[in-house]
Amino acid sequence: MKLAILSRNGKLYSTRRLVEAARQRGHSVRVLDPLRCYMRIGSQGFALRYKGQSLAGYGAVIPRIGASITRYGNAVLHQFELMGCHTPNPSRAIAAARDKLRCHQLLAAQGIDMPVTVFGDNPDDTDDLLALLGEPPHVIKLTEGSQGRGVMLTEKPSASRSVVDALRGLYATFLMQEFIAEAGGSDIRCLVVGDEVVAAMRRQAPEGDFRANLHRGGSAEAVVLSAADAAVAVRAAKVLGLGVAGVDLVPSARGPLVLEVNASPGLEGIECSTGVDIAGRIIDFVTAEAAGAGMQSRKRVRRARAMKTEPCV
Ligand SMILES: Nc1ncnc2c1ncn2[C@@H]1O[C@H](COP(=O)(O)OP(=O)(O)OP(=O)(O)O)[C@@H](O)[C@H]1O
Ligand SMILES: [Mg+2]
Ligand SMILES: [Mg+2]
Repeated sequence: MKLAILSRNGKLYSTRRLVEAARQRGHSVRVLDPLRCYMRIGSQGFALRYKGQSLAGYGAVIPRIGASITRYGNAVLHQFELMGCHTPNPSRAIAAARDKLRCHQLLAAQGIDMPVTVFGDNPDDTDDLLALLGEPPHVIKLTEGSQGRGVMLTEKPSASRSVVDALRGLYATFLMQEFIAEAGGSDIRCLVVGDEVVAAMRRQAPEGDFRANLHRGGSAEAVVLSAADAAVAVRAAKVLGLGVAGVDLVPSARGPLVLEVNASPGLEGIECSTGVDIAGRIIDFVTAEAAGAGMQSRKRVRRARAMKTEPCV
């Protein structure tokens, strides 16, 4: 199958591993920088081009779109989708996952448990908002942060208030959460591919921090998930519509809580700590889904033809 990986840098570990796994399995694969993809859109048809050439004939596209280019990268991915190309993570799902607020709303609506979360815009409402949240410590997060950046812990109401004031002054969008102290600075990253958690690692924050992210100096070890934890992770990915996702769980007194669902989870830390060929699992999943899309894919081709575009399949 002819595969495309949307990634800004072919040298990144996750991109390299996906290319390697695809080639090992006999697929042809090309890394496309989403910022070099450009489009002509019109009601009579589409054109999607890359460095002067038409992009066509791809059986599936695997998005690895960084947080800094979510909007443009998603527009490119959407174009592939409109042209009938299969993707495990559709642009709509990526947009929902990138926005922690929207992600929490969607998960909560399906009864998936998470830390109590509040958000509000007007400074006049801050006291009531903090009352809704309950006693500190509080975790305050930028809605579009990643790698633990923009995740803060406040121990007193006055600290929460001043962080909120500062963020409002910067026109940042954020949310506030109850701090799950029982987690003890650890979380569990579950790598979901389709209906399965293919690998999981427990991450532990370094001394003096509460954030377990490896980018913040956390350490990781492979962990065997309980069936209940695995089911929560798979459900969370499904609620968002992601075929491939990194779901962060924190253990709590009331059971596993979903912290967030990542649409482009890094593979390096989790492949190295678990030894699982996650890239291979992703390629197998994506190509099987793309090939097995059968009727659906034929329908997409017909629709694409009706719109005078070059179908990707
Ligand atoms: N409510 C909370 N209670 C306790 N710890 C938390 C809470 N929220 C976040 N943390 C800790 O902070 C870390 C970073 O938070 P979160 O996963 O929401 O941010 P992120 O920047 O999107 O991270 P990622 O790199 O995984 O995308 C978590 O892995 C967890 O260790
Ligand atoms: Mg995240
Ligand atoms: Mg996280």
